[in-house]
Amino acid sequence: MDAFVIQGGKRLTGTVRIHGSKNAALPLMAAALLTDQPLTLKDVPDLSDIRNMVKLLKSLGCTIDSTPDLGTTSDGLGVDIKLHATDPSKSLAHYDIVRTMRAGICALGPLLAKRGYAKVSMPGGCAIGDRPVDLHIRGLQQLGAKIHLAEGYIIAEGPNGPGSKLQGAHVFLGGPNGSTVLGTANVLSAAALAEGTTIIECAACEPEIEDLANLLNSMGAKITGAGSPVVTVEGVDELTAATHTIMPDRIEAGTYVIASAITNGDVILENFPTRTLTAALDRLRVIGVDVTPIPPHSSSTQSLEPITTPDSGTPIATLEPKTTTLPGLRDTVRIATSRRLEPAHVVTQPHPGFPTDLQAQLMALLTLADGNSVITEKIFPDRFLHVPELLRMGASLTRIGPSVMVTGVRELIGAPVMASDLRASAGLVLAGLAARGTTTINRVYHLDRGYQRMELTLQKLGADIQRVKGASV
Ligand SMILES: CC(=O)N[C@H]1[C@@H](OP(=O)(O)OP(=O)(O)OC[C@H]2O[C@@H](n3ccc(=O)[nH]c3=O)[C@H](O)[C@@H]2O)O[C@H](CO)[C@@H](O)[C@@H]1O
Ligand SMILES: C=C(OP(=O)(O)O)C(=O)O
Repeated sequence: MDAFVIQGGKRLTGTVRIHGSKNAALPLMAAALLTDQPLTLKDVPDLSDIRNMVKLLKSLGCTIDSTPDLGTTSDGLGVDIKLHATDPSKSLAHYDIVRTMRAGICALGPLLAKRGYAKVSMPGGCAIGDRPVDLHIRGLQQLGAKIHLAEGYIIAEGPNGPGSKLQGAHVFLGGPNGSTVLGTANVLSAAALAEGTTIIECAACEPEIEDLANLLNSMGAKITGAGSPVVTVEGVDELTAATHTIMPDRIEAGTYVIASAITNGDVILENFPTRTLTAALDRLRVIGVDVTPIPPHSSSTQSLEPITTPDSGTPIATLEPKTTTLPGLRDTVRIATSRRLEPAHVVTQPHPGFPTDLQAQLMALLTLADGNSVITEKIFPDRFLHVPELLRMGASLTRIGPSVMVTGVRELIGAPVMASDLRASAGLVLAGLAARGTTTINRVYHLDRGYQRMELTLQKLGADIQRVKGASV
């Protein structure tokens, strides 16, 4: 297993392009099962989860070509993948593949809708607390599917036996913690080929759902309202070929904003999905981190001098020139950070609230704020495996149920730590970038699930970070 070794204390500067989104790409790839025509996805990130989804789709009868080959990219650009479901006889999504990632369950809706039968292993994914699939199952049952569980598999067939068509219906996807993102993806994909109209209430509003609906519509589906809690789907008889560019990864984008902020850096991010990050950018602004759009006509490498206070010459947060460019999905932005980080109260919530997938990274930043912060996790109340590791680095954290009180410290100190899940690992990398001395992060395979060659990106920005191959250090 690889490890990262970081010598902290380097200020990050330079430009990085945000990759295509992992959490959008995975369900969009599974949509290839909905048609017997080819689907081309552009700017897919080159990640281990994507390689596992390729394996899964091949085992389900798809031929897959990628340019360049998956596993051969460095950082910056993704791959274009052509997926073609040519053998509809295979409907078993095996435990060996699905256990490696949560999004393996995205095969369920498309297989059931197109082939009328699916046997899909209960999924794996990050160990971030309970992750039931009851809402996926109830949602598909409301479309008439007959579903039972056996030996760790979800076995589903159409209302009138294997091969029969799902029926449009009123589907409610609300659970104890709000809606479900991948459950919405499953029901939406299945409803696209159902007979009649489906109305999904309490649908997840995450931007990745909008990206999926956009793809399905370009394949011939009739979906309106995606991105809101009520989505209407008029079923169609078939879906056809399409080409689609994956939206930028809002979580990777937020992580690199915090990487710049925690090192008091000066970083420009391209392909930045501003409008998907409103809540995160709001909290960051409170903390003292401004994300300023660079107008399209200016060069991304131009020098924007910070305004200085007249008396001391000390840089303050605001940068000139101000722009009126409307924030969009593929902006270029510059990160400016005050020297003093303010504390903040943060509650993770379904979109458009603050994303749980940025909670660990924000906690790393708040360990260095000037005062007490409180972070409350409302999606996965046990998603705090980074807390004991940050404590090893000198952070001051007190967990009380689903909340953590973060008392800012003057500095973090490098230490050997253990990555336990994807975003916890990202939080530890950020802490290591700011810490005094050496931080060794073991088990970075978690990071490779969600960040394309993170160490190369950070090296390019001036970080001292090395991947040590083969064994934990
Ligand atoms: C591959 C992918 O896109 N993963 C994301 C997706 O995961 P995923 O789609 O698995 O997460 P969900 O949106 O389903 O989970 C949200 C909440 O609903 C609960 N729940 C979920 C399903 C269900 O059947 N029953 C139920 O009670 C979960 O325990 C959790 O408390 O959304 C999460 C929440 O934004 C993110 O952290 C993950 O990064
Ligand atoms: C939790 C995540 O992924 P998954 O749902 O695949 O475990 C994540 O992307 O932060």
